[in-house]
Amino acid sequence: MAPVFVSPINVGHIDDVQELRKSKPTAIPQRFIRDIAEDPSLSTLTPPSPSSKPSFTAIPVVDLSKLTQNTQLSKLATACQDWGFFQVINHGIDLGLLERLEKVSMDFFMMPLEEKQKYPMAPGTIQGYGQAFVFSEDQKLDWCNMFALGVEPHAIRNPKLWPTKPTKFSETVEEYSREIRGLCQKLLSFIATTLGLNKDTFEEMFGVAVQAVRMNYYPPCSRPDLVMGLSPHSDGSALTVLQERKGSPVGLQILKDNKWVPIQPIPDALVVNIGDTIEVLTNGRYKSVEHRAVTHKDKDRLSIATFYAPSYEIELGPIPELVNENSPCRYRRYNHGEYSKHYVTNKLQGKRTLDFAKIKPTNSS
Ligand SMILES: COC(=O)C(/C=C/C1=C(C)CCCC1(C)C)=C/O[C@H]1C=C(C)C(=O)O1
Ligand SMILES: O=C(O)CCC(=O)C(=O)O
Ligand SMILES: [Fe+2]
Repeated sequence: MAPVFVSPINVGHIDDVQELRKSKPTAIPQRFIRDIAEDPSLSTLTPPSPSSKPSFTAIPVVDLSKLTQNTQLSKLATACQDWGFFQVINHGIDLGLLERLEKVSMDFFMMPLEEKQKYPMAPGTIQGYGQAFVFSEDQKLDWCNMFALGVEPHAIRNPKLWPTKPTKFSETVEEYSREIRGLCQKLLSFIATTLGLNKDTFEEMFGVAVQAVRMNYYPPCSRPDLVMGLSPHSDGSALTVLQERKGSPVGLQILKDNKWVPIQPIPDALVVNIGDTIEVLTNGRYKSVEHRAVTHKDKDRLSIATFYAPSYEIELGPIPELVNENSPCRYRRYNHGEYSKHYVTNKLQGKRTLDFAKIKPTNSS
């Protein structure tokens, strides 16, 4: 008899949100409905403006073409220290390529379900098409379809998950990933400079960096106030680069001063955020910031996240130059492969995943 694959975990039935929307349900299924305390509509830092148009907070904008100038470098330092998020303009990546990636991604999500299910995300894994970070039957679901691929090094790829349709999908992802890798390397060298470190510090430490891409497709939802597009989390990466499809509604929110703040993307810019790995390496000077995505009543939204992280082989902890009397060591040393395993085997839960590395303060300190 052919072996039957039995998943070790039971995640229950996961509705595909695009199909759910097509079936025009009279009510949102319970598994998507969040606690009142998590109400996605409770979000703005600033009170609604008199015109009742939503007001957006502008995260810092960094001009990559001017990052050799001190004023831009100090802007980058402030962005990393006070926000954990910034938008990069003049990033040097061909806008035609960004547009082509948006097109193949949308074409992918618009294919019939049977075609997308040729690349399934197995329960408890995070590559392929489906919902990542679901580990139990009673876990709430996000109003999002995802397609994720490990890109570099090739050892993390699952070739069976690289789609043959839409044509050009895989080659466009390859071309895009090469460009984004270069951008991450440049940004990390400037970030090292803002910390008074040698510009090659991160590059030399990371070995062959791990890189993954995830496309997040959020269909419209008749009750955006009840559901979550993507649960609150910080990224486990060193840096994440987020591309938002042109014309998409605002969906990304970051937790700033304990309030959810919506982020308005600048056309053609890329949103960059500090991941848990940089938080640890900088001993908490540059922190990963909790963020989430909300949905829109009438409009769909596509975002494409690239996660850039050290090799699974490396051991890491706070960089000695960033530990001193005023900034005592806050994180232990660990192997990044172990952190990755911990990250991908736990549900998204704000910044809780980073407890893995935190040194608990003792009563006397
Ligand atoms: C919300 O964050 C993520 O989904 C995520 C996942 C990345 C990955 C894949 C989609 C495919 C396989 C590799 C990898 C785990 C990188 C974030 O990436 C971070 C999390 C860790 C840990 C990391 O190294 O990058
Ligand atoms: O869709 C978004 O804006 C957020 C995506 C994100 O945070 C992620 O993929 O990790
Ligand atoms: Fe994220």
